[in-house]
Amino acid sequence: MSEITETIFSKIIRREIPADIVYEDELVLAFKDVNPQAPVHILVIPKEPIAKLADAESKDHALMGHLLLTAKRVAQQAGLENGYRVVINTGPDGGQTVYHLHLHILGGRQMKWPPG
Ligand SMILES: CCNC(=O)OC[C@H]1O[C@@H](n2cnc3c(=O)[nH]c(N)nc32)[C@H](O)[C@@H]1O
Repeated sequence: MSEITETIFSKIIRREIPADIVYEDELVLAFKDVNPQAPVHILVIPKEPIAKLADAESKDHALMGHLLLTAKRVAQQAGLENGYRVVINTGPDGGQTVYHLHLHILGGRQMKWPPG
C-alpha cells in the first residue's frame, strides 16, 4: 500500500481552493485544467486519493470504469463531437506532476501522434 500523500487535488475536492468544476458525483470530480493544452482540457479524478495508475488495484475495478465513462460523458458535455484525446500520465517518465490519479481530456484541436 503506497503512503497516502495529500495533493492540491484533495483541496479542490474539499473546495478549499477554487476550480471550474464541470461534473461531480459521489465517486469522481471533473474540472478544467488551470494550464490548458487545448481549447478543451478537463481533468477527471477519483475522490479516493489514489496517487497514480500504477497504484490502482483490483478493488478499484469499478472506479476505474467509472472514471472512463465519466470522461466520455464530460467530453460529450463539452461538445467534443469531432473526437478527443484521453491521457493518463503515470510516474516520472510519464510526465506525471500531480500524484493524484487523473485522466486528461484534451479536445477542440487536431491531436498529434505519437505524443511527446
Ligand atoms: C503535466 C501533465 N502531468 C500531470 O500530472 O498533470 C497535472 C495537471 O494538473 C494541472 N493542475 C495542477 N495544479 C492545478 C490546480 O491547482 N488546478 C487545476 N485546475 N489544475 C491544476 C496541471 O496544469 C496539469 O495539466
